[in-house]
Formats: sequence, C-alpha cells, structure tokens
Amino acid sequence: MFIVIEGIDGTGKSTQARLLAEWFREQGREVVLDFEPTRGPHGMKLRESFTGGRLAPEEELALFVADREEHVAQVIAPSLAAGKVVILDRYYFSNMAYQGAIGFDPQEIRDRNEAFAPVPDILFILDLDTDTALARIGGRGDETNEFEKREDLERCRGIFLSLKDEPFVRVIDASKPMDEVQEQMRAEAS
Ligand SMILES: Nc1ncnc2c1ncn2[C@@H]1O[C@H](COP(=O)(O)OP(=O)(O)OP(=O)(O)O)[C@@H](O)[C@H]1O
Ligand SMILES: Cc1cn([C@H]2C[C@H](O)[C@@H](COP(=O)(O)O)O2)c(=O)[nH]c1=O
Repeated sequence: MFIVIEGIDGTGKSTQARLLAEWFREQGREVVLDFEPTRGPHGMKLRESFTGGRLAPEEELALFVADREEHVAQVIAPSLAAGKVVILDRYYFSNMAYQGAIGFDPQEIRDRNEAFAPVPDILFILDLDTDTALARIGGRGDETNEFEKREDLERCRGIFLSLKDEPFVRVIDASKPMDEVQEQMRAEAS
C-alpha cells in the first residue's frame, strides 16, 4: 500500500505519518516511512536553500524532480514491490503546490513526475488555514523559512485543494485535535 501525506508547512504531516506508521506496524505490516526532499545529495542541496536563500526556480524544480527520481528508484519502487507499506511525508504533490506557487504550471509538474513516479493509493491532504499553520511552526520553536512565506502558502493550499476530486484523494481537516485527525486517517486506510 502506498500512502502520501501532503499539506502546507505546519499542518501535522510528520506527526500523522509517524502515528500511521505505528498503527500499521502494530498490525504486523512492514512499513517504510520516508519524506521528500530526501537526505540524498539533491535533497540536501535543496534543504540548504530553505534558510540560505532559494535557488533559481528552474534549478529548484530540476533538483526536486531529480531527488524524486532517485527516491522512486532506490526506495519507493523496491519497497512497494516487496509488499511493504510506504508512507511518505511529501511527494510530487508538494512539487505541484510549491513550485506552482512561484509560477510553474502544476499540471506540467504533475505530468513530468508521473512519467516515473507511481500514483499513491491514498493521498491525504491535511488542510489548515495558513495563519494557524504558521502559528504551529512558531509553537514548534522553528523560525519560518524561505518556503514558508504566507502568500506562497496561501497559493500552495489552493493547489493542494484543487486535487480534492481525484479518486485517491482524502482531504482531512487538520484543525481538529491530533487524535481525531489520526482516527479519520486510519479509518480511510483500513
Ligand atoms: N492536530 C493538531 N493540533 C494541534 N497541533 C498540532 C496538530 N498536529 C500537529 N501539531 C503540532 O503542530 C506542529 C507542526 O506539526 P508537524 O511538524 O507534524 O507538521 P508538518 O506538517 O510536518 O510541518 P512541516 O511541513 O513544517 O515539516 C508541531 O508542534 C505539532 O506538535
Ligand atoms: C517535496 C517538495 C517539498 N518542497 C518544499 C516544501 C517545504 O517547505 C520543504 C520541505 O520542508 P519539510 O519541513 O521538510 O516538509 O520543501 C517543495 O517546494 N517542493 C517539493 O517537491
């Protein structure tokens, strides 16, 4: 089973991904819990740009796609082929949202990624208003970074929600308490 969790920064993706992985493991399933950008060479160059200043848009997009090509080849595809549950904290839908928010065509980004990246069985979109999301980032003790500008996050949220009618998409109200969000996700993944 291939599950992806998406949403703007601060919506609770990492929190819910960990809880969902725990639930599958309690059922005896082998789980690969991972995230994008990865900690590979392309992903690390991107992570440096979060605080060091964003790369040129074309280079940024190319690096996210290159990072994902390696991720699919080295982790995602082999894990799915081995019958494991793969849970991702971000995938190519973040590519559509965040690079779409700075001017690229989200559909073109989707087509470019789906040429090599498998579509998930379930895409959970954790939806939350931007102000609350930014407050949670602050509450976590983090400074906001180059990718967390309010206006960009508003556009990201809109692009995520533009996927709401896809058959594999489940939009989750991330303003609810953590346990209620997780309960809804477990019900959808059952
Ligand atoms: N449902 C919730 N209600 C209130 N606080 C929450 C909820 N879910 C997560 N949080 C808190 O909000 C903060 C952000 O959560 P988390 O790091 O899981 O979000 P994220 O979507 O992974 O963020 P990022 O994309 O920036 O990594 C954390 O302090 C977390 O404890
Ligand atoms: C996969 C992917 C991610 N991003 C952005 C979105 C976030 O601001 C950061 C990742 O931060 P996190 O706290 O580790 O979740 O990267 C992007 O712009 N494009 C993508 O394809």
